[in-house]
Amino acid sequence: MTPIVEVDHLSKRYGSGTFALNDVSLNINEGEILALLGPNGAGKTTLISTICGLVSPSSGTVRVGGHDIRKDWRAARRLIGLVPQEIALEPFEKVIDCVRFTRGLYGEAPDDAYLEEVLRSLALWDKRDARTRELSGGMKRRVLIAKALSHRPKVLFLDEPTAGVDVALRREMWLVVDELRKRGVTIILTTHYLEEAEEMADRIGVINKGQLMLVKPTAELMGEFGKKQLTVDLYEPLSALPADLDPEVAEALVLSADGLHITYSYDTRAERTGIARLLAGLSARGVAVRDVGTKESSLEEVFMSLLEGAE
Ligand SMILES: Nc1ncnc2c1ncn2[C@@H]1O[C@H](COP(=O)(O)OP(=O)(O)OP(=O)(O)O)[C@@H](O)[C@H]1O
Repeated sequence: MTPIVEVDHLSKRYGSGTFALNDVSLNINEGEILALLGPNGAGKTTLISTICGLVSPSSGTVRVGGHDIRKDWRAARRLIGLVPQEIALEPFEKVIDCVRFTRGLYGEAPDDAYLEEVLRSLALWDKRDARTRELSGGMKRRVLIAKALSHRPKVLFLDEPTAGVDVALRREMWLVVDELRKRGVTIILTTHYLEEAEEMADRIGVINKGQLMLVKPTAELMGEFGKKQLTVDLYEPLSALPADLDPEVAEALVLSADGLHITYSYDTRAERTGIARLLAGLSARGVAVRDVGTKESSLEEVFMSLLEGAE
């Protein structure tokens, strides 16, 4: 299958001299949801703006649906919908009118049946006659998505869809993306949050300082980094870990220098985490446990270890 988006050795150097993208290559398949994860200034917006034809590349090529975004920009752009970071809506315009207007801007013939389908899928149909200023923040964001979908694009770009929104709205946005996924829309979104990328994306790309450091299926990435730690505090210090513990568990154990704490790293997704085996094993060997606690490697830590590891 030919990828719907093909990014080949793309670099962007702004006039200011900033290298915002440095030799990025990436293919995105039809129907896929890809999250671009990276800290502030990593180059995420520049990457999607370049694919959308809003920023011209310094070198490299981008093809959307097989169309070069520079040589064949009209055909390429027709396939793209972009939801920008900032909410900019005409406050007195009705929801339905602003979606119709955007469709018209693309030179598409009116198709109210399709727009109804889009508004219904975004739970906005009941609000079609509301003026945009009467909507909540979450609804406004959904209107932006409806506008971006108004010309039936094949690829939708969401630039930080949950920047500055509360937890409830964030979850609402995840549901919206899930709904779009079911309709087969290819989605590329940017985010600062690994949790969000994990929730929504089939694949995660990590971008830092203009470089795409890795792109992996979400499950694979989370399997590598989504670990949790169990800390076992002891009454009496151990000089060494018991030698005959279950080997699978034993290899993930670390004894602290003072011999009073055992740390066990385990995968929360594993069918059997090994916690019961560890505690039973310690008890059977007469090791008295004072307290236990668990700690999830915070998403920020995971993210930092990803960046550090890649560097
Ligand atoms: N129009 C511009 N002119 C000059 N430099 C720019 C321009 N736009 C972005 N940059 C620079 O390019 C780099 C990448 O910025 P970009 O906005 O793509 O990052 P980002 O990953 O989207 O960041 P954020 O998460 O903060 O939105 C930054 O150093 C930024 O200052």
